[in-house]
Formats: sequence, C-alpha cells, structure tokens
Amino acid sequence: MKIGIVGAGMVGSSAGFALAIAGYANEIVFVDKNEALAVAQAEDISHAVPFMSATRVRAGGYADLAGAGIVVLSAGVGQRPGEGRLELLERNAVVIRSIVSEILAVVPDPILLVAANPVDIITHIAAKISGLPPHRVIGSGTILDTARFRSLLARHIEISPQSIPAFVIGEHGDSEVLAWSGAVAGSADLISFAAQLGKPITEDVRKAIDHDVRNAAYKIIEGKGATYYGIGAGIARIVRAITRDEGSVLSVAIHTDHVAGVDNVTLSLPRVVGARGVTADLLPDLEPSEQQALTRSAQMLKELSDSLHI
Ligand SMILES: NC(=O)C1=CN([C@@H]2O[C@H](COP(=O)(O)OP(=O)(O)OC[C@H]3O[C@@H](n4cnc5c(N)ncnc54)[C@H](O)[C@@H]3O)[C@@H](O)[C@H]2O)C=CC1
Ligand SMILES: CC(=O)C(=O)O
Repeated sequence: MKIGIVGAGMVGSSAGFALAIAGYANEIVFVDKNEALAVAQAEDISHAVPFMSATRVRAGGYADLAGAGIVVLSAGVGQRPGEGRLELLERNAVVIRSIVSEILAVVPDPILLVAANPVDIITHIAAKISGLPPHRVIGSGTILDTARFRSLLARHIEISPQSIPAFVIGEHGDSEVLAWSGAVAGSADLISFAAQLGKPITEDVRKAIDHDVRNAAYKIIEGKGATYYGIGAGIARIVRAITRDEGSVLSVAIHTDHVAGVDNVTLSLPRVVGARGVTADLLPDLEPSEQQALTRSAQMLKELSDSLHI
C-alpha cells in the first residue's frame, strides 16, 4: 500500500523510517511545507532501504499522494520543555484544517492517521472537517502510552512487553488512565502473575509506573527536545494492522458515540484495527476509580472539543 506522510519532521520521518525498514508499505511519499526537508528525509531513508525492504521512498506535493491508502498527519508544532500537549491546540488546529482539505482534493477516501498533538482533539477536528466516517480517521491516541506502560511493567516483572496486554485509555495526555485492573500478563491477571514471579505490584510500584508513563514525554523532551522513535514505531504498527487487515487490538483514538457516561468524544480505547479502519471497541474491565478517571478524561476532552464549535 502507498502511504503518505504529511509532516516530515522528527515524528513523520521516524514513522517513515520504521515503515520502510519493516516493509509495511510499498511506497512512502513525504509532503512538508519545508520541501527541502521532505526531500532530504526521503533520500536519507531511501539509503536504508537496500539493507532492509523494497520500499520506494520519495518526497512530493499533495498531488503525489494520489492513490495513497493511508495518510499520516504529523505536521505541526511539538511541545517545548515544560509545555503541555493541550497548549499546542490553537496552532495545530490551523495546520490540520489546511492539510485535510489538500489531502481530500487528491485522495477522496483515505484512512487518516493522526499523530499531531493534542492528538485526541486534532483527530476530532480531522474527522469533523473531512466528513469521512469516524472509523477511518484514527488518532495514534494512547498507543504510545500503552507501549510505555508495557515496557515499564516488562522491566519490573522481567518478561517481554509483548507478553503483557495492558492498556492505557482515555486522553493521550495528563488525564490518561492506566487500566491496571483489566491488565493481563502471560496467562493470568497481571497482579497475580507478578506476585507468582516474586515481583509483586505494590502500591509504590504502581505509583512509580503511573508517574513514569504519564510523565515520559516531559522527561524525554527535557532531555532531547522531542519524542519520536516510540511514536514512529507506533504509527508503523497501526499501518501494519490496516495494510495486513490484521484485526489487531490497539489503543487508538476515534470519535466515540458513548463512553463512560460521555457522548460524542474522541479518545482512546482498545479497538480492533484492520483494512477498514477501526471495526470494534473493547472497553477493558475497570475498577470504580479507573471508571471515574476515564469519565473525567472523557469530560475534559468533550468540553474542549465542544468549545471549538466545529
Ligand atoms: N501522538 C503522539 O504520541 C506524539 C505526537 N507528537 C506530535 O507530532 C507533531 C510533530 O512533531 P515533530 O515531528 O517532533 O515536529 P517537527 O517540528 O520535527 O516536525 C513538524 C513538521 O511539520 C511541518 N509542517 C508544519 N506546518 C505544516 C503545514 N501546514 N503543511 C505541511 N507541513 C507542515 C514542519 O515543516 C515540520 O517539518 C507535534 O504536534 C508533536 O506534539 C510527537 C510525539 C508523540
Ligand atoms: C510528545 C508526546 O505526545 C509523547 O511523547 O507522548
């Protein structure tokens, strides 16, 4: 499948690199308002291709996106150290509006895969202004937070993160919810599995993991200015689920009619992802405190998106 990437900065190029080395696309086209950057990223990544997979990588204008099955939206500003994701909304909403209409003029029925922050609200805007069915406008949402959660749990329990289907749901941001009660490791629920291995999840462990997942982006941005490898791989993972029609369960954001007592809100839940986009939602079992936290996260996102009057 041909994949377009609009926004060839750190996130877009990392996604393109991950897609190219994994061989999840036959063609990748970078578009950026900084044309020289798009060309440079495409050339650099194309020099990795002979070592990896047979992916054609190039830069172009919007017209070159014709025939793309998925277009990744990674254009816009990122956070400066100490800045929250929601503070980017005004600037990135302007960017997304201009980009979506340019894309739809050449690709009438794409799957849009949104990474720009604040990703839940930007996905909400993209779905509304594109008029595409909500299941075809997918935000990367908490796929990255879920990976961070699994990676920290894996380090604590000393098993692979691939063996820990635990999810972060709600906002990709400060109000996100780590779904501890529905988490599984190997063949048992997470808490008893960890205890069996002599690595119990004490209250202190739980608090430390929650803190580190929630604050991972702030810490990385403080250290190197931006985060991109994790989300690049996350985007590639979503693309794989779509191009291979996997029906994989991934925590991604789409417009949701009703969740946790809130209507018409865009946030992440574990969802089934395949060739048609998102085909089902799977709310994990939540304990009352997690349910309340999800309601708070959903209400905050709902109030913010309603205030935009799209
Ligand atoms: N969803 C997630 O988990 C994550 C999201 N992000 C977000 O991804 C976005 C991109 O981050 P970076 O790649 O680090 O930023 P960056 O500054 O490296 O790249 C952004 C690119 O967008 C381009 N751009 C801006 N306006 C444009 C327009 N109107 N048309 C075409 N191209 C345009 C810029 O020229 C630049 O090359 C940010 O909003 C950031 O917060 C970053 C990490 C994780
Ligand atoms: C920047 C961002 O959204 C993240 O790394 O989670």
